[in-house]
Amino acid sequence: MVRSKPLQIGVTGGIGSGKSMVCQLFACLDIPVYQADSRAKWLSNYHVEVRRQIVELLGPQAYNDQGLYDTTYVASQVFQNETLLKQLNAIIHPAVMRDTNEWVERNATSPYVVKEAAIMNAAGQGNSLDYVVVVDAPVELRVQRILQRDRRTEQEIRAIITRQVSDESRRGIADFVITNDESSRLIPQVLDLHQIFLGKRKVV
Ligand SMILES: CC(C)(COP(=O)(O)OP(=O)(O)OC[C@H]1O[C@@H](n2cnc3c(N)ncnc32)[C@H](O)[C@@H]1O)[C@@H](O)C(=O)NCCC(=O)NCCS
Ligand SMILES: Nc1ncnc2c1ncn2[C@@H]1O[C@H](COP(=O)(O)OP(=O)(O)OP(=O)(O)O)[C@@H](O)[C@H]1O
Repeated sequence: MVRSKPLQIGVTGGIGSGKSMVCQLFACLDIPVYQADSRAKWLSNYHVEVRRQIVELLGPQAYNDQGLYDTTYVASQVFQNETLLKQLNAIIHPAVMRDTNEWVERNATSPYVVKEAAIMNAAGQGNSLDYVVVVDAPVELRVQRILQRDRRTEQEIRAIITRQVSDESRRGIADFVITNDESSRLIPQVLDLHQIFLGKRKVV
């Protein structure tokens, strides 16, 4: 049976690069967007096995008095410690991958779907992505954006940047790059990619 499947596009970028903003633009074009960061938090709260393993790794303090995932506490632990972050990733990522696959199935009629995530491999390398879009912005601008958006100190922001892959390696996995430096216009770049992805709809 010939069945159409949506093309799967990954959108990634460093902290403050603007990947959520880019994804909001795709969403405005009626494209379903999977936000891995927020789904990962949902799974940390409600996926029993994920939750059990997080408590085993980080202790009961990983959940607050209301029983909810304490992101401030967990961030204070893992963004200072490469090993702990890798162990947390190893717990959460397989669950996110399964959740992503189910979500793609539920959106099978869309011409393409977008997955936004902080961590990503090149398309087809351990994932079912067809293309990867990297959102790029100068690091100092990203720090300023996050200082304005979040209640994080500059030191905390730089610790996160240190834990993330370098901008150079991230560009190395890009099939397309969006420059979000506030000099290059953002919307036309997204509209161009939208046309490209509509033209690449796949049949499997
Ligand atoms: C560590 C946690 C609790 C911090 O939550 P908090 O709300 O304070 O920060 P937020 O999620 O906005 O992350 C801050 C920045 O770090 C990035 N980030 C999040 N997780 C990771 C990670 N594992 N590796 C590198 N960068 C990450 C985010 O994209 C963002 O740029 C949370 O990010 C988490 O549980 N991360 C592990 C899950 C994960 O890997 N998510 C990424 C995609 S699956
Ligand atoms: N082109 C832009 N012009 C003005 N503000 C921008 C632009 N792009 C992003 N921002 C702002 O910068 C901040 C970071 O953007 P956004 O949340 O999209 O980044 P992100 O890559 O998803 O960050 P994180 O990895 O932390 O989730 C937000 O407050 C957003 O409104």
